Amino acid sequence: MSTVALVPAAGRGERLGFGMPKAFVPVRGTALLAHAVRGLLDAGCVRHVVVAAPPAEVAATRLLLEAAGLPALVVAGGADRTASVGLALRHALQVIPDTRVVLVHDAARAFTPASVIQAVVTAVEAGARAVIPVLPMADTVKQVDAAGAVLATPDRACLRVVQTPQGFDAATLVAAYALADSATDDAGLVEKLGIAVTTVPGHPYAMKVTTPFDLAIAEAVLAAQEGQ
Ligand SMILES: Nc1ccn([C@@H]2O[C@H](COP(=O)(O)OP(=O)(O)OP(=O)(O)O)[C@@H](O)[C@H]2O)c(=O)n1
Ligand SMILES: C[C@](O)(CO)[C@H](O)COP(=O)(O)O
Repeated sequence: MSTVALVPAAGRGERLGFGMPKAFVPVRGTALLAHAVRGLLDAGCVRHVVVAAPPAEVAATRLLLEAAGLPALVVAGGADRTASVGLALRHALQVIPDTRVVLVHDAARAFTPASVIQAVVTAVEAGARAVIPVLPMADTVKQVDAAGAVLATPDRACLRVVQTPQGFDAATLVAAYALADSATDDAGLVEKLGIAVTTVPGHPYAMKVTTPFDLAIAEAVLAAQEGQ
């Protein structure tokens, strides 16, 4: 039985503004995607990686991963994150039929510690159908209307910031994607099936690189991980 990680990496990175897909943007000389795939493989609990690449960059993505010595399958991604994950999932099930646990991990969360990846896999192997890493909210959060007027202040003790990798038993993720619906994370689709989603502690280093500010933080995170 295999644990397979799907890596949606087909985004354009518009908010980062590098003029290239975000997955190719270097951090200390290595593309974000390569950092993300290496992190998954080095965690020791992921057997196969399937990357959803920008459709025009499939060959370039294969070359990038080969040059970095990272074994991964590469498929063309879709118009949004959900479509990219769906395409990678379909390919994984075709070529790795004994897939038992599926992780879905943003290329943009390239510095997620191995301990988080391992905790997610362990929880799914222990019987959870859907597992997500989360952090508590540091800020107060307001619900607002379209004009920005405050409607409510949710109790932040009940709120969590959600990271990846999110882990699923394969049948659960397949059922969620059969809904042909959309959500901002994969667990959101599982929730629509009424299936319980459980949480494990996330980590600040699993931050998503979205903006130039995040990229500066990522450089510091990698320097810390490399001990320099
Ligand atoms: N069509 C898409 C859009 C996003 N993603 C991936 O989903 C993850 C989270 O998306 P996000 O951080 O929003 O990336 P982008 O879509 O590239 O960002 P932007 O909205 O700034 O263009 C990223 O690893 C991104 O490559 C994807 O695989 N396919
Ligand atoms: C999946 C995710 O990273 C969890 O926080 C997030 O929802 C992705 O959102 P984005 O709009 O694709 O950046």
